[in-house]
Amino acid sequence: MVFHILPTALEISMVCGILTYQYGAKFAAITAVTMVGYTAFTIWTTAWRTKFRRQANAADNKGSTVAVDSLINYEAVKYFNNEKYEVGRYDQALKEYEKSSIKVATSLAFLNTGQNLIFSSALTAMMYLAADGVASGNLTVGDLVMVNQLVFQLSVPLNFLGSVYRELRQSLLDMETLFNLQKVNVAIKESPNAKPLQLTKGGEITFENVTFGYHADRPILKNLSLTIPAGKKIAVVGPSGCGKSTILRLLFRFYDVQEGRILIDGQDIRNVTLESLRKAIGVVPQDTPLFNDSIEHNIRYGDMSASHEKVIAAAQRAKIHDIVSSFPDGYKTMVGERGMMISGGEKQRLAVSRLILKDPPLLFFDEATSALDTHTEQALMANINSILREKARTSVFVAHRLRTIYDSDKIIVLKEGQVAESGTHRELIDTGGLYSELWSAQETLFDEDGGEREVNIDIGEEQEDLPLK
Ligand SMILES: Nc1ncnc2c1ncn2[C@@H]1O[C@H](COP(=O)(O)OP(=O)(O)OP(=O)(O)O)[C@@H](O)[C@H]1O
Repeated sequence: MVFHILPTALEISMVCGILTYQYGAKFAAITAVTMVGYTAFTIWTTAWRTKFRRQANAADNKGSTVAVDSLINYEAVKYFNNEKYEVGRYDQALKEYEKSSIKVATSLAFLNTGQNLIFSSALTAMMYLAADGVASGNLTVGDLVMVNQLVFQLSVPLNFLGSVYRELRQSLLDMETLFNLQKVNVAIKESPNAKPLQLTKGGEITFENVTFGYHADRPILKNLSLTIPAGKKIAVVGPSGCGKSTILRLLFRFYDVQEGRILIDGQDIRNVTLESLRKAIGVVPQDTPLFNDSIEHNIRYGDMSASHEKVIAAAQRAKIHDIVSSFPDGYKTMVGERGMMISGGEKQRLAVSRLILKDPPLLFFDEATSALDTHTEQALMANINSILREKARTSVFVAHRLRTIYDSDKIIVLKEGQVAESGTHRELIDTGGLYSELWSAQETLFDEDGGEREVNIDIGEEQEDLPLK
């Protein structure tokens, strides 16, 4: 770019110099006025056009967002017969884009017309002066041709500089969103002295007087203190929205606590490297994020270096191998965008397979089996339990269905961002508190729905009777 601009600028100065030196003050004055007028008009009009380009970019982004949003949520659109509404929304966004695009095009035409007008006026004035000079005998016909050529010689580089300036401004504007992204403050920063996490005690997690809220005026966790012992199976239960998943997000350092601290084996998680922290924690989230790729790829995502055999072994432990094998394309089956081509239960089991493949020391299951039928859930839980016992992993289960966690070493009941009670299933039932109420409510429901009261839950090698109140 610089190699083009420099010779162009040189060319303009030379032409102006020749016109001034060769043909006197009047030609010099017209040249100066043309240069100043052309530059000022180009800068002013380009600045004025900026808002139209910005509007067009915003309208284009809105159109894409509306289109992607309604396509991703196509099921909701169909369930509620809202095709017309979505078409209207998209149409509105396109209309706005059309309106601003027309403004961009017309303002560009205005810029080009103005530039041509300035240039043509200069050409006319100079030709008039040259013709006058020829008529009065001061200039020759050769001079007239020379002036004509010199003025044209001025137009090409002027046009070039004008378009370079315009394109530059436009490109910077198009990249504005990108630049704005860079200005966004990243809340989670690794401390300069961060050290890799050392699991010296096997992964004991401690929340010490933790206060946290997504918004300052709405605290979710209030002075929360709890300990998750190493190598134990812990359950966190409580009413919806009380902050169970928030505990995981804080542990994973998606957010930092506002007060208090979180320790893993005595190390404040703000003082350990993010990579080592996130490597140590495995999560099966509430909504399984899947890539629009094959089942095998999605399972392998837990460990990109895993062999095909390891992927199959993980799928077998997550109780999904038989189903996948029955698919016509087996492990090569594409799951579709966000996994829309497989069932909710299959998605959850894929997430569990991933976790088994990652094999982290700390495991977090956030409603990991909520979409499964009771039998598959029991079989999967038995496998998960046997892995936990075999490897003495620290595990945290968030669950609403208490039957899936009643056998935990410790159950923590959260209410309004604080620990309402904690203990084993038996201790909590004996206390007769919130857990006991939740348990009774679910048992009553189960009785009414299924009429079944005693269920054997296979938690590994031995079968345990579900303790009832
Ligand atoms: N990113 C966020 N920004 C703002 N508020 C949020 C965000 N994520 C969650 N919340 C709010 O924080 C509260 C706790 O959310 P959290 O997901 O921890 O609840 P939960 O106990 O896991 O609920 P559930 O059992 O329904 O999954 C909820 O009221 C929720 O609306």
